[in-house]
Amino acid sequence: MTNVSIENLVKLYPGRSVPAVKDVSLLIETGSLTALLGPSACGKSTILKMIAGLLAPTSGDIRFGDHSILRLPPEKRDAVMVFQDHLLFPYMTVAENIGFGLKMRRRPKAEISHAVGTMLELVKLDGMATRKPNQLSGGQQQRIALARALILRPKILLLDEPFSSLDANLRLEMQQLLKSLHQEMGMTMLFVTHDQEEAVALSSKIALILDGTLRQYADAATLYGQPEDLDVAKFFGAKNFIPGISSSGHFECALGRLTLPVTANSNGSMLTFRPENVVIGVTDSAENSFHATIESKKFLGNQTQLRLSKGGTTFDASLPPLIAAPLLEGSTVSVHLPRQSLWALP
Ligand SMILES: Nc1ncnc2c1ncn2[C@@H]1O[C@H](COP(=O)(O)OP(=O)(O)OP(=O)(O)O)[C@@H](O)[C@H]1O
Repeated sequence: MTNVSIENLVKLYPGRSVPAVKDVSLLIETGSLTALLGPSACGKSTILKMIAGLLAPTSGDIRFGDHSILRLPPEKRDAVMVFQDHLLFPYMTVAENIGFGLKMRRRPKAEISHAVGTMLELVKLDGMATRKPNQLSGGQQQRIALARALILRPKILLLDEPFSSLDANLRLEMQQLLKSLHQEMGMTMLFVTHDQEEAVALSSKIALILDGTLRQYADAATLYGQPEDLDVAKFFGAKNFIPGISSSGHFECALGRLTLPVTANSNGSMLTFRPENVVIGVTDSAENSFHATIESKKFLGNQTQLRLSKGGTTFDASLPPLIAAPLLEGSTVSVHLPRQSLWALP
């Protein structure tokens, strides 16, 4: 098993003045399930295609272990890609579609048939071997596309928005299937998504790409709680941004002198904390506690959002609706911001 490392990768498409991928370096650990996350047109698919060998980088390197794979043609790379539109062969049966890659590699018939049977079981489609793709649902076709790639047991499986054309329920089911396949097979997988929730639900590590640049590469908890900059924080849905100054473990701002966690930036100039971490009502802690006024209150179904103000600044808190029910607009409440929920952005 080998790590996949992307080193200073750049892609400038012909006729374009700005590279689609700008100096991206990333180490994808063996056996990991990693997400390449970012908004539309940020360069995610371009990175995947360069690993698969469908596009040549302008500069930089891609290594499997110690070896550069840039000179290898796609079929020799041991990197297999699954696309959003599953691209099954319509005239072949399900079994023939799944076994296609092994047939091209001239493996014995008995071996192919055994491997196809195993794959059909793994993607929970046993009994459908003789059907044609047009006799299957969209979700079933995507399972076949996955099985067709997995059967080759590549060093890295590349998935380009594999579930984006499926409806919400089916999408969840396919995410669970991919997660269990990953656990069972221990294969290195890199999947592209623009959906932050999907990235968080599936992957052990997330590489956030914005505008062709790798902005942060970390686990989901770090990206939520300790974003490296304002853009990363905003992409991960951070809401409250309070200007001020950090000094010796504290943050001076309109909300007062707040104690920061020990891991916080010492040169922060913008405080952020998530609305769901704001504690309203009685608290035992004197640290980071103050009074604020409820400016407005909005029922959002599974939560109620409060907009609070103090010292000329406003911030949001979200509470379970039952807890928020007795709180009235215009009233003053005690607020506690747990130290661990605070983060200072540079
Ligand atoms: N063949 C090409 N020639 C020129 N520009 C291209 C080509 N393919 C992609 N681009 C441009 O490169 C940028 C990155 O495209 P890419 O497909 O990698 O983005 P993406 O993050 O995968 O987007 P999406 O989520 O919408 O698929 C975009 O601005 C796109 O228009």
